[in-house]
Amino acid sequence: MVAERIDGKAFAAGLRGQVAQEVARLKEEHGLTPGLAVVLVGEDPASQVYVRSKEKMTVEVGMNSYAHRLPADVSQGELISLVRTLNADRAVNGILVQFPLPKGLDQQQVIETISVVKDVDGFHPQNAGRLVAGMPGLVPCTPLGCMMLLKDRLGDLSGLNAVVIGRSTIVGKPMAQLLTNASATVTVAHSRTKDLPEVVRRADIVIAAVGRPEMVKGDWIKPGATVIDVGINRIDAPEKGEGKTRLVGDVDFAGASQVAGAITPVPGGVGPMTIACLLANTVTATCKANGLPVPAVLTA
Ligand SMILES: Nc1nc(=O)c2c([nH]1)NC[C@@H]1CN(c3ccc(C(=O)N[C@@H](CCC(=O)O)C(=O)O)cc3)C=[N+]21
Repeated sequence: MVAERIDGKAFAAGLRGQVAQEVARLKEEHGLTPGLAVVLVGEDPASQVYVRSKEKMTVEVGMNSYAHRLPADVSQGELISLVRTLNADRAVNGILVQFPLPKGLDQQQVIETISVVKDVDGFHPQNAGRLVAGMPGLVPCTPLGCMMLLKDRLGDLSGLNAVVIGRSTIVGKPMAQLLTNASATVTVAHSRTKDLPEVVRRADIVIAAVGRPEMVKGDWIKPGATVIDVGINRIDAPEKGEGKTRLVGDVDFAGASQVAGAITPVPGGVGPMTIACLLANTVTATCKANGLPVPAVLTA
């Protein structure tokens, strides 16, 4: 059996199209233009690429993009003060501070300073708590994107066995929560899990979010399972020439493709969904801020 390749890039393009429609409708019917502020501290080259891509897509769907660049040696106080200014700015509906922050800056304090209703990353503890409590809130972009791909392929997830490998606050934990809320039977595995291959073999749904290149092997996968690879790891690729690199996920794609029913590639899988969901969350935040219903296509 050769797995179906889940085209996250195409799905994300479709979602951005729906976001663009909602943005146009907000403009026409309510005179609102959603605004997303993106804050980049320092000059990490990978972060610069991601942030530019976010800003470009923000404008493409018809929203306002507010770019803020701060030097790596900015003080915690200045960064917090920028976040407070954005919290108070009525044109700004969503705030994203790109992580990781340069050494010496306190990421957690930044997260807690962002207004809960503008927290389009869904990282604020109050949004995390809302997800657990089953209350409406902003859901972290990567798990939201994974959920959309799963529901598109599988429909109802109730009763399915899901394994989430990784327990981070930005992916693993919210992912497990979303799956639980969708009535899947969820196991959260991590670096201390005993006999991980056996645990993964029971899963109809595998979410790999550990950050270890190609760690999940083909013979761990239950035949026909749906595999969502969240990992984005840059590894050396001497076969492409000296000093060249390539992106791989946390799953051995070639091996898993022989067994799984469907699998997301890296690149072109979850990554593009993360950015599309950031835009979707910005529309969600705009609707909520104005007492308007949140369009169902933007949620999971
Ligand atoms: N506050 C904050 N929010 C984030 O959501 C956030 C962040 N900080 N810091 C960094 C990570 C990483 N991240 C990615 C988004 C899209 C791709 C993506 O589109 N990747 C492409 C390939 C990109 C390439 O070729 O390098 C793909 O997988 O197809 C990757 C990574 C968001 N992050």
